[in-house]
Amino acid sequence: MSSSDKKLKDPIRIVITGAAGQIAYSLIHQICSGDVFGQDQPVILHLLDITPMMTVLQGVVMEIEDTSLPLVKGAIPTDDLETAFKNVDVALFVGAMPRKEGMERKDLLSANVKIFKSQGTALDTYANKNVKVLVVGNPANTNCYILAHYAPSIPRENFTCLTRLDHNRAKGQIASRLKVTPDAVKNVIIWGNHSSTQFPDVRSATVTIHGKETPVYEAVKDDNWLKNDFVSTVQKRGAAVIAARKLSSAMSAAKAICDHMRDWWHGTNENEWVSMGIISDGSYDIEKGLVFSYPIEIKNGKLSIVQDLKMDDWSRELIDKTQKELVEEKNDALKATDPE
Ligand SMILES: NC(=O)C1=CN([C@@H]2O[C@H](COP(=O)(O)OP(=O)(O)OC[C@H]3O[C@@H](n4cnc5c(N)ncnc54)[C@H](O)[C@@H]3O)[C@@H](O)[C@H]2O)C=CC1
Ligand SMILES: O=C(O)CCC(=O)C(=O)O
Repeated sequence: MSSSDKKLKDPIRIVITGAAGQIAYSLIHQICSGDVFGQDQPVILHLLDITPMMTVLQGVVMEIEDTSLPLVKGAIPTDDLETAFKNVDVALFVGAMPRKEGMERKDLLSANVKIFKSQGTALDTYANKNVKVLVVGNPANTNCYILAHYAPSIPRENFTCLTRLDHNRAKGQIASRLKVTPDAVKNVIIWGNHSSTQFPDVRSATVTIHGKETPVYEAVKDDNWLKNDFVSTVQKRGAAVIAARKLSSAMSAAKAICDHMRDWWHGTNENEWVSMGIISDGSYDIEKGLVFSYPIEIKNGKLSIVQDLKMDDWSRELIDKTQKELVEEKNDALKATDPE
């Protein structure tokens, strides 16, 4: 035991599925460095992948050891669901088949929802009941729906899916248009599905230029760009990365996972919100139970949907479109996991 251990909290157990994949390779170091859960928070990693990837995973574990990071109190590579989910406090569901060029994310549905059915059952059986869950593997919202469906003993508010990458992309596009850094832009919203029907909304967003906070619409002064090119660029950014890299986003996805979990763990800034897919409580006339991305504020680990934001006909239409896609995906996924 090193002398600095005295100041540390008890370790938390974090499962990362798809741990031999490309997102995990960018993610693991950020988690181990204390950048997400805090410099006083040791971690024990449960690293799950499929049996043919066990040799690769052994290599990842060697590298974790070689980073020599003091917060790492263990790294357990496994292809066994009980070992993976036993007593975990945080579950990052990254493992799934990624799409190739020309596919939509929902084309992955039948292959990937089966994974989430069996992992949901294992989460329900073995994880801590207060486990914080983030689903990344695509189609992320619907995989999260299936996971929650098969893990009924875990509170509904503990299930989330990743739309923070889209949120960060929206900030990045506005920042680059206004020649500021992305941290100057706040309160963008991603509504709905992590798919090309998502609605990146900057009607309530602001930008700080030379110390003055201004609504994004006033600063950009180009409603046509904000309602058209900006929206479609963010909606299609994942596909653009695949077309260029021949692989899907990984570095930016890992960063977004860290942002999502850091904010959940430590809270959001006053008067600031982030985008997260959560199980809908019916807010903004979204079907209750659907995993839908909303503007979220976080205090003491509790997620709350930002209420009473104005809707106009244009935004309502986009929100209804992404909701419709999610209802269809949910119905297809339920059929694929339980054909009876
Ligand atoms: N929500 C989001 O914003 C984003 C989601 N993604 C999605 O994340 C997922 C992972 O992406 P990458 O790491 O790039 O893919 P990858 O193919 O590099 O890694 C996926 C890993 O998951 C493993 N895996 C497959 N089935 C598994 C199972 N049943 N149990 C455990 N592990 C399993 C694979 O063996 C592989 O090691 C993909 O579905 C991708 O589409 C990617 C970027 C952003
Ligand atoms: O687009 C994909 O299917 C994989 C990566 C992803 O979800 C994204 O980059 O947003």
